[in-house]
Amino acid sequence: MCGIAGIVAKSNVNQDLYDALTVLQHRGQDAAGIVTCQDGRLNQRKGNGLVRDVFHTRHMQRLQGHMGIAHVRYPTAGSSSPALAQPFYVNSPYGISLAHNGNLTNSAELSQELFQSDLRHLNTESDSEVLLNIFAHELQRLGKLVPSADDIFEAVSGVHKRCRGGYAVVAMIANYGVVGFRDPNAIRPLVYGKRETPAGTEYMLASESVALDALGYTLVGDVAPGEAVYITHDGEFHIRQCAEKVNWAPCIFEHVYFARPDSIMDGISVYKSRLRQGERLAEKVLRERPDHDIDVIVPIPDSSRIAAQSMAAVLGVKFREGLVKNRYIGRTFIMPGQSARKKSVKQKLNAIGLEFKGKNVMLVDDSIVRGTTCEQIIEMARDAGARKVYFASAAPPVRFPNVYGIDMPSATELIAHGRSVEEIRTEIGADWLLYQDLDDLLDCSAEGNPNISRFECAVFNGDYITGDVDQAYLDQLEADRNDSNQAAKNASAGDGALIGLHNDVS
Ligand SMILES: O=P(O)(O)OC[C@H]1O[C@H](OP(=O)(O)OP(=O)(O)O)[C@H](O)[C@@H]1O
Ligand SMILES: NC(=O)CC[C@H](N)C(=O)O
Ligand SMILES: [Mg+2]
Repeated sequence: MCGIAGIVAKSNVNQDLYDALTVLQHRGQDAAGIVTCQDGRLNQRKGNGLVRDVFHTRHMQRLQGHMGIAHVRYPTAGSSSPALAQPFYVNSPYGISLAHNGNLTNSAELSQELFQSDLRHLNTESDSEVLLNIFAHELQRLGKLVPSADDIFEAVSGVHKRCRGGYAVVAMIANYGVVGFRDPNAIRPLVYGKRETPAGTEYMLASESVALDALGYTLVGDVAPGEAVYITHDGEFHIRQCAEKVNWAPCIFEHVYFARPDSIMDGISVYKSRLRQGERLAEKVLRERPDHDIDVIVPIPDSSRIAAQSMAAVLGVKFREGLVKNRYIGRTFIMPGQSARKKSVKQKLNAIGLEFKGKNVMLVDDSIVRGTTCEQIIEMARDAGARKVYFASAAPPVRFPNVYGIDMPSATELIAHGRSVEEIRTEIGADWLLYQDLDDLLDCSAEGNPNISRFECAVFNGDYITGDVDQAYLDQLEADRNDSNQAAKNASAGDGALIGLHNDVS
């Protein structure tokens, strides 16, 4: 998952974009980038690392301009090389930079088309660079010296006709404005808001509403599936539906893990979804073991805290923060490579012995994906003297790869793939393993917005909503992006010496 933001304001946007990225940091820890536009010139800074490490004062001072876009990256295509950090830039037509959250499922075919028919050069293996070039080509085809809002929307329609997969995008057209759009299934999130100033109205697009809140923007709404928003550099606001067929089916995993709980996505409060997830888990406990002997419920920080609290409240069982999180360690799941993920669980979490000693402990996590976290935490709970260690997951078993922007490319790396719940329980060493049912999970989110009746949930049921994902695609994805392959790619990507074009590395 990546985080994106775009602002058209009445004064410099550098600090606001930086602040937006820090609020979206949980969506990507690998690389960060900002591009601003000042008098037709684009200023850019991007590189590997956390937001606070990529941008120093000297970079911020150079990022002048009243409009700009920004990105934090969690790779799902190519390597972690700084050359794949976003935003990407292409000079023709007009000078366009683009930041993308999601993953294209037809990126290989599009790369061929771009080379053979559109006569465009791709410099990396990034699907986002493909997306940028498709958008640029569709805009160039119109042959306008000065693009109108109609032209920009027509180019977005062209993108929808050619691209498949998940994409939430912000793009900036030098001199003209910022455009934001979402794929026809609205798999990846994108909201927009505004802020009134004495100089006029300012607009902002972001992956999550929490970024708008932090900057004092008022949430206006979600960009609808297939819809595009275009804000000209002088603050004219345009919005239009650009896809022929749409279906509002956002990714359910945002509500389970990715999004911050204080975000409202597609009209649904992530916080309330997680509260409901905990309630449903409690109901399942009561159905499966009405005479359960749980002494204490302990969340695995951070993402499971809310569900664990409501679960404990419904069960009338003590809720205790028995695991303390090191606040300086980021998210484990989105780290590249299994050895880094494994190491970070122990650096990140430590048990408070007295909450475990002699007790039957129910550990709660939002999800179990590779099993990295739960295996180590169960062991930690036993070492701390727990009598019995039970485990509940607020999401159902993750059995299928994700192809829309979450880096779960390899079925065989998923602990639940091809295993029954009982086999998983044995594998992770729990005395009892409880998974949320998929219908319950979906209800927890649907309750927040009755207009959304479908969610993208292929990781749980293998039903890929774009209809173009077959076994051959999944086999290729697994071959390209399994952990050992990625490690090799990242090793050969270099430490920053191999840098993309247009990158200010000083
Ligand atoms: O089964 P796994 O492969 O370990 O993946 C699942 C775990 O990873 C995530 O935590 P993470 O540390 O990334 O983030 P968090 O602090 O937001 O919980 C998630 O919340 C689970 O704890
Ligand atoms: N997680 C994402 O949204 C990734 C965006 C893009 N596919 C990349 O790898 O950079
Ligand atoms: Mg976690």
